Amino acid sequence: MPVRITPSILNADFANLQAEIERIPSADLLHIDVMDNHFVPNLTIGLPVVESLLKVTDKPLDLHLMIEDPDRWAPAYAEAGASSVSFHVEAAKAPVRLARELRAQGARASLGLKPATPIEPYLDLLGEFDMVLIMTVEPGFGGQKFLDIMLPKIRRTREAIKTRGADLWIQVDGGVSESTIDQCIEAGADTFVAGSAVFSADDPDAMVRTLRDRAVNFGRCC
Ligand SMILES: O=C(CO)[C@H](O)[C@H](O)COP(=O)(O)O
Repeated sequence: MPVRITPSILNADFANLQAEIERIPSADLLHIDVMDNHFVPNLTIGLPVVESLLKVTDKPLDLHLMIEDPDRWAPAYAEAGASSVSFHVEAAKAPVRLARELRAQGARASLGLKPATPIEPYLDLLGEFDMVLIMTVEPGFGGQKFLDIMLPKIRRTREAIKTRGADLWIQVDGGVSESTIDQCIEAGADTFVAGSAVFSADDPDAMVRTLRDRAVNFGRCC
């Protein structure tokens, strides 16, 4: 199973984002956390910064919208050139319509779930999406402890994808590090967001490679 490491810039130096991104050439995608201080109790960046980032990197941008009213705002990120757009099912009014709109714009559509939100009500909608983002911390802040009680949800999502013969990535977001990535891949995740683990490392790019090697090797052996 191919694995992808998507460093979150939430823990990067926001005054020097271009330089921060250039420190992680091994990243598969760049994970951009958009927070509106309504859906989550934190405020980060929005469309103008994303548009600026798109001008200074060739890496695919993996947008994670932790905002109210994604039905209104998500298409603007796809239009700007985001490679994937995750929106939260807890906030979307018409998730299927929005996923179709994002796909029609050429972006991968991704369904985000907070820790307390079960996957079961959405299993029949999986064909409308390219990725499921399973939060393994309460959304809002980097540097939190990985919630291992989310592992069964990852497992059930992988089983449902297999049963349906669907082709979706499963992204885990929150507390992913050298000590938690094995559990995530064992449960069936293939796409890993890592913020503080990468940006607090002395060598962020080496950490990206370490995380990928761990995931690849664990996937091979176990
Ligand atoms: O979505 C997020 C928080 O809401 C972040 O992407 C996530 O927490 C990454 O940071 P860390 O790896 O430090 O947990």
